[in-house]
Amino acid sequence: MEFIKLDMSATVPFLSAGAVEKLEEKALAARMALEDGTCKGNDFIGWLHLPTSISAEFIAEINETAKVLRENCDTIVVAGIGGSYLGARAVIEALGNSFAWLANKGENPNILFAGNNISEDYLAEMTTYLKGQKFGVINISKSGTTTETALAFRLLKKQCEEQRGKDMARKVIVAITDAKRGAARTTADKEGYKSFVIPDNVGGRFSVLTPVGLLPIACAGFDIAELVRGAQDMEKVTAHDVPFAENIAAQYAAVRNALYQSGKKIEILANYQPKLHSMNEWWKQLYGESEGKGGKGIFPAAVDLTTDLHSMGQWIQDGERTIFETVISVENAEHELLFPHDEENLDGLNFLEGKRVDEVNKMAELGTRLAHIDGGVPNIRIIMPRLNAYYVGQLIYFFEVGCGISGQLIDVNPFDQPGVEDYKRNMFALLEKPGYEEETKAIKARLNG
Ligand SMILES: O=P(O)(O)OC[C@H]1O[C@H](O)[C@H](O)[C@@H](O)[C@@H]1O
Repeated sequence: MEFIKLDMSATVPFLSAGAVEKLEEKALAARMALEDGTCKGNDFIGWLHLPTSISAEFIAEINETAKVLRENCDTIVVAGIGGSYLGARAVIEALGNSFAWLANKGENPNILFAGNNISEDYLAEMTTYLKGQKFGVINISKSGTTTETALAFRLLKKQCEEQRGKDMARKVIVAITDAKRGAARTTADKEGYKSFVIPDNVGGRFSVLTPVGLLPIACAGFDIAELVRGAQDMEKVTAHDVPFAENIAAQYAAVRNALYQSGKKIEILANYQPKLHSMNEWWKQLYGESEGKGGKGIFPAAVDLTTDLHSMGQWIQDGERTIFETVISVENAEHELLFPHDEENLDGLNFLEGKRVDEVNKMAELGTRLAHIDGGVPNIRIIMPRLNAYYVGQLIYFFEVGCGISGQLIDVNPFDQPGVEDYKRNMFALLEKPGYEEETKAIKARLNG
């Protein structure tokens, strides 16, 4: 069994002696507080033992539902936002062929995402596209009341029923929501949709290994059992009784906090595989919503490399020295492509002849790492043997438990997100939502000076 590895050696020159060691005990105590449920936000730590609690029967049930959708749909729209969206997208893109949506030979349905914005153009273009499609919908919302998702679902439900008939719509619409509360639950029960429950004690951003992520991923044709197996194995090697020297989640939490305390306020997650772009986005929510509160928190930023070396590279190399970089480094490519010989050598690239493209990518990665270190950017490496379901499962759980520990080191409740309500309150007041009369009056007075 191989595991993803953590290399923190390139943070050492930037930290005072013993800075990480000083946090070692605290990180292990934080890991223990997750285990015994004494941490802040302890009503939301259901994700901690989630991987090992997933049974083969449960995976079979999800695969069975995915089969119904796959057999009856050429397109599946996943409606959701934040934690009800980012994980599924991250995994589907990480494991998929970059051009599957263009070259689709009908083996797998196309997966589209909606309910993650309120753009009229986006929704209009999507509903127009769907007119020619045999589509189904997975409606995902923990609260069941999120405006962006509810708005998209209302449109999609109506279109699906009109296009495919009520009976078929009932077959190809699935809800993933709270067991009892929220409009998504009420609709699912009334219409008789197949539904899955998001456990109460699992917050949205920690929910990718529940049906929230697993069903869309299975619909896309990927092996969720392997994904879960990876997470299960990572659960074991980041457990509360694994010593610091072997516990990469505790190490990651400790080193990023040591860097934060030394003035590095921004963590840039970097990848050298465009397929990991949405994994960056998932990670940003996980760490941003967990840690950014009470005037504190490492700002999670992300880049795709080498792409962004040609846009953000200058800043990273030479801008304000308040950043550190965490690189997801994939050791082995899934394909083999060699540089061909060119008789004329007009581009001067014959010196690369016969080399794998991945070898050039690796040299770009190493060269960048050294340049950034020289430029004053501490570097953490997360090394993945390859980009497959098993290691993606490991990566997800590693980041989750790292986050649960790290938020405690920053001394916040990592499992709430009170700040997210403020924009919603203003939006509802501006839209004159019933029940918001006082807020509407106040916001209008404010805008009218
Ligand atoms: O799943 P839902 O209840 O629809 O929530 C979707 C998302 O929106 C909220 O505003 C929260 O900030 C997120 O943590 C959550 O993942």
